[in-house]
Amino acid sequence: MIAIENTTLTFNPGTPNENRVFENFNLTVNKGDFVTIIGSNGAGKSTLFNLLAGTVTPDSGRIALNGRDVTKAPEYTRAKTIGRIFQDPLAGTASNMTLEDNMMVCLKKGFKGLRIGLNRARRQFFREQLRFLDMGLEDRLKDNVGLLSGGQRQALTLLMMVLSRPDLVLLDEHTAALDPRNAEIVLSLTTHFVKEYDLTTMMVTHNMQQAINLGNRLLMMDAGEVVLDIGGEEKKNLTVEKLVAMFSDIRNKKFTSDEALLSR
Ligand SMILES: Nc1ncnc2c1ncn2[C@@H]1O[C@H](COP(=O)(O)OP(=O)(O)OP(=O)(O)O)[C@@H](O)[C@H]1O
Repeated sequence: MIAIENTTLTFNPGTPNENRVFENFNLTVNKGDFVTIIGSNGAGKSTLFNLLAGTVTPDSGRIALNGRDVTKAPEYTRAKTIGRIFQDPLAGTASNMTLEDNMMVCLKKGFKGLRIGLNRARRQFFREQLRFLDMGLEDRLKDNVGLLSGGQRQALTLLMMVLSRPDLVLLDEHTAALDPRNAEIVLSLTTHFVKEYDLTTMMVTHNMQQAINLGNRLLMMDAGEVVLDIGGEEKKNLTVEKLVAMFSDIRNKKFTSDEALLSR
């Protein structure tokens, strides 16, 4: 379970640019939840992920992953149990390393410190995993990842993240930079892996329909607050129009996320 308790975060404190993004922020995510997150511009979605990943440290409050207090834990220690995928398809893999070496790095992470080597059986395992992506990558184990397309790289990043068996998956608009066909492929792989490996997942998207269709819980954020938290039957019956109207009712203002409104 993920718990963020009474957390406050201020950027540039004590300067003219002081910006309190979160004030006594609380959020609990249950094991196995697939939470989609939408929100207006500057709502704090990426900063929420940065707090969870340890990229930023809160002024006060507590962050716990599976019962462990990680509030002060540095990013590199949390990275062992958190899988994060960014919008940039080049960010999750090393261009100048082969597919098999990239995959090995993540497999080692999944074995949590045990010494394992790259042998015939592992190569066969990688081939089988890659075959599932249905992109012909199973025959390219020795190719440098820099030779792959953006869609192939993002699919590989996703697969590698799964190999590391993370306790928490953070998807930060991970299909936004892909063309529609590749975005669809990567999304469908995402839903497959989340279900197959029961991954606790949080996904930021600007595509409101996507946020409605995927996952078991939807959060809408605005100005550092969760203004809507919808699950179960209510989520199944949502529409983009209903969401936008609910937001306006609660906040007494128009929903402002240019990308979200354009992607309807
Ligand atoms: N490193 C930083 N230093 C100073 N301010 C920051 C930093 N990171 C984020 N902020 C500020 O925190 C607020 C929330 O930003 P954040 O990027 O989390 O929003 P978001 O919901 O992801 O927005 P968008 O949908 O526009 O990407 C904004 O006011 C932003 O300017």
